[in-house]
Amino acid sequence: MINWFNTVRKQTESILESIKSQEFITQLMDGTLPKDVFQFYIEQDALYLSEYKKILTQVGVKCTESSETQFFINAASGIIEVENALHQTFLKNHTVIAEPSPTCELYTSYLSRVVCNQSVEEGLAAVLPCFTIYKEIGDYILKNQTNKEDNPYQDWINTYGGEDFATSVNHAIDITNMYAEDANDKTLLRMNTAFRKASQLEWMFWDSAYNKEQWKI
Ligand SMILES: Cc1ncc(CO)c(N)n1
Repeated sequence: MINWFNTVRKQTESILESIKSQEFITQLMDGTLPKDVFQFYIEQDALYLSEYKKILTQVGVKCTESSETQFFINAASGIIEVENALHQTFLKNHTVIAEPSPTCELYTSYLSRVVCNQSVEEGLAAVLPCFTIYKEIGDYILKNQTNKEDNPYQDWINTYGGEDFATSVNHAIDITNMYAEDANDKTLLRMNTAFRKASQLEWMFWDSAYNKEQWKI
């Protein structure tokens, strides 16, 4: 039995390591991330998540087993709850009127294109890093931070480092591994590419937030 995720996770290890050393993450962890940068991130993430939940629903529709469809629909509903909770904390009454940044647009458009136009296997591989990278980064921060009592971003950290999120991440991995088991070599290569690209886009999303990326014109 192959474990597709373990293999692709090893192949993309260097991207995960680069994310851990991004300034956004090191400053989020020690609580020194400038408020305006975090605000920019949360606004862009709200825009990202409102597209991502539609994308998850669509990947669920493409799955064969109704339990798989149900999982993705539940994950999409979970996002709505997380969004509301985090945004109540960090956005207060401030409504998001921001336009998606170039990277936010690129990431959501990429995912949407793969899920709509390519195979279910590729779609599953493309949406997976959103689960697995946030889980690994959440756990990494929880494990290494020394300021849990007074980090202004602790609610964010706890959301992604917690057990509830872990259960959902493991389920997404299991479903994708199951599809990979029946996939031919060509499909597996396409799955690897989609996973890698979405991982690169995760790196870019944090980088674009740290630099408060604007449209060039
Ligand atoms: C960009 C991005 N990727 C993944 C997650 C986790 O759901 C998130 N909130 N934002």
